[in-house]
Amino acid sequence: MLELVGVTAGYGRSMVLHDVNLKVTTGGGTALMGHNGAGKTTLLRVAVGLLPVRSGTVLLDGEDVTRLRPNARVKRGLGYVPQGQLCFPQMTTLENLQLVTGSRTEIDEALDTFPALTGLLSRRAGLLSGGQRQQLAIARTLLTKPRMLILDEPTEGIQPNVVEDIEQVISDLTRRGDLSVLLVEQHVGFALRATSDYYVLESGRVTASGVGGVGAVETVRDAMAV
Ligand SMILES: Nc1ncnc2c1ncn2[C@@H]1O[C@H](COP(=O)(O)OP(=O)(O)OP(=O)(O)O)[C@@H](O)[C@H]1O
Repeated sequence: MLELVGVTAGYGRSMVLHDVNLKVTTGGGTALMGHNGAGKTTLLRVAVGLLPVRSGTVLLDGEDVTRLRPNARVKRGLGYVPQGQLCFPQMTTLENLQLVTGSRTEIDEALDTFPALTGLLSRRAGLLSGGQRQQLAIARTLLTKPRMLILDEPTEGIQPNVVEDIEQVISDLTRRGDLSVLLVEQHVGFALRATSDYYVLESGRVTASGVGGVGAVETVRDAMAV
């Protein structure tokens, strides 16, 4: 479980997040939505430990991790997939996965969730499509066995015809009982289908939150239109 309590944070003297409260529990997944520049990535950077808070607290499974570095948070079960389908382009798909574990059994287990990658293990990651690279980035993070997974706009820059593959992967992940998922996503319909509750962030403040599902699409769109 991840919890932000009264978090204010930003860059230099300019604060981007203002007194943000957010809770991500196991089961169902939580979507974080908001316009460009609302502060979503900044919030994730605070959660991961890449950006210090000005005030407030970050809790991971009830433990105060506010002052812990990112690697210490990873050791406590935090997994982060940043924007941009990051991987090592000169290395093969398999080599990218082997950066996390040498166990072929673990890699094969992880690939169960990503059938699109199984036939591409010897292909250089730089030659994969954006959608395949995104799946590789998620698979690699899952190999660290996180209990809390944070995904920053996983469908951004993905060709529309393969967005569905990514959506399927994420929907499967949010339905796993052993994983909490925080999903930052611009596609409101998909984000609400894939998760069970949501937050809307505007100008660094939570302006709406609640139980998600497709029934919440209009509420979220209204909240984002303000
Ligand atoms: N490294 C930085 N230094 C200074 N300001 C920054 C930095 N990164 C982001 N910002 C500013 O913080 C604000 C929030 O940016 P952030 O990237 O968190 O928003 P976002 O909701 O993730 O937007 P997007 O959907 O475009 O990724 C913006 O005004 C942005 O210009």
